[in-house]
Amino acid sequence: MSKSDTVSTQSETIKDDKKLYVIKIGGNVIDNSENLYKFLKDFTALPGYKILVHGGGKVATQLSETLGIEPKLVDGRRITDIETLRVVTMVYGGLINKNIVAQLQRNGNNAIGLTGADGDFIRTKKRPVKTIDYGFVGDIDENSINPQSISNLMEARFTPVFCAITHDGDGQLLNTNADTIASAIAVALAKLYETTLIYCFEKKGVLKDINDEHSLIKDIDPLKYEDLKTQQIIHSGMLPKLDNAFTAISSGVKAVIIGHSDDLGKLKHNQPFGTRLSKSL
Ligand SMILES: Nc1ncnc2c1ncn2[C@@H]1O[C@H](COP(=O)(O)OP(=O)(O)O)[C@@H](O)[C@H]1O
Ligand SMILES: CC(=O)N[C@@H](CCC(=O)OP(=O)(O)O)C(=O)O
Repeated sequence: MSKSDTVSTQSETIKDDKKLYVIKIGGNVIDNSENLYKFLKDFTALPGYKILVHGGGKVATQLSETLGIEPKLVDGRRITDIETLRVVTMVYGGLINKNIVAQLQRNGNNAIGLTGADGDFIRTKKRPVKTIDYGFVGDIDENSINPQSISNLMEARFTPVFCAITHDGDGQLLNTNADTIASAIAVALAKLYETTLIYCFEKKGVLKDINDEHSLIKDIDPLKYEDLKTQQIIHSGMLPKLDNAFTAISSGVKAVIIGHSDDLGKLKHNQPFGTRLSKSL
């Protein structure tokens, strides 16, 4: 396709030179400074528009324990009482976000660190209490993200770095899973950019045997996903990650990859890595 060609999705028209990478970095990479700095260098070297999303669940759990606040997680989601909300705001919005931004600035990448409250970029709704009260946890819906405002920031040559803190528009900060934020940002921005979503973590991708890095599953479609779940090859944190990934691929995002943070550099050289999702094989 030539530079002037366009592809149409939904009601918008996307120029093919508007490629965007939305990249989420996992908690175990954030916790390892060597891996994190390598990843941030490779992230800086990637051409095109980029958005980085991070959580830092592992660091939040460690700090909670140090402060004598018992961490509670249900199906990978943190029960966020008022004390825990203070911890995650400090850890995600402060310590981790500002450290990542400073490293990116050192690399020559003009990063700007954000919670969802900054610029009203991500507005969520406090999760209703059903069988479990998750506390100050915010759920994203189809109106949570305004793609144009995030686009304006990128067109001004800033690289947005979002942490896992959002707000309800009524003065309340909320804790939102970072995998879900990455997927929702990718879906919203797919209206304006040809968008690829990449989940980087500490393994080669989705593995047949979690202890064998050579057992990479290169492609997964919804049918194979069901099969892998039944066989319990996929479990714990990988389940919500894949659910978010499939939501993205079926909502206008061009490609979704789940892979090792050390392999991000391969993207620049068009070398395949990790597990690639498809709507159907
Ligand atoms: N089949 C699988 N392949 C790879 N990882 C898996 C698999 N099944 C479960 N996992 C687990 O999922 C985890 C990734 O999910 P999570 O911890 O939520 O990611 P992140 O670090 O990005 O926040 C891995 O560390 C691994 O323990
Ligand atoms: C509501 C909820 O569970 N929020 C997550 C946000 C951080 C996150 O997603 O961090 P990782 O990417 O490191 O897992 C939490 O506090 O653990």
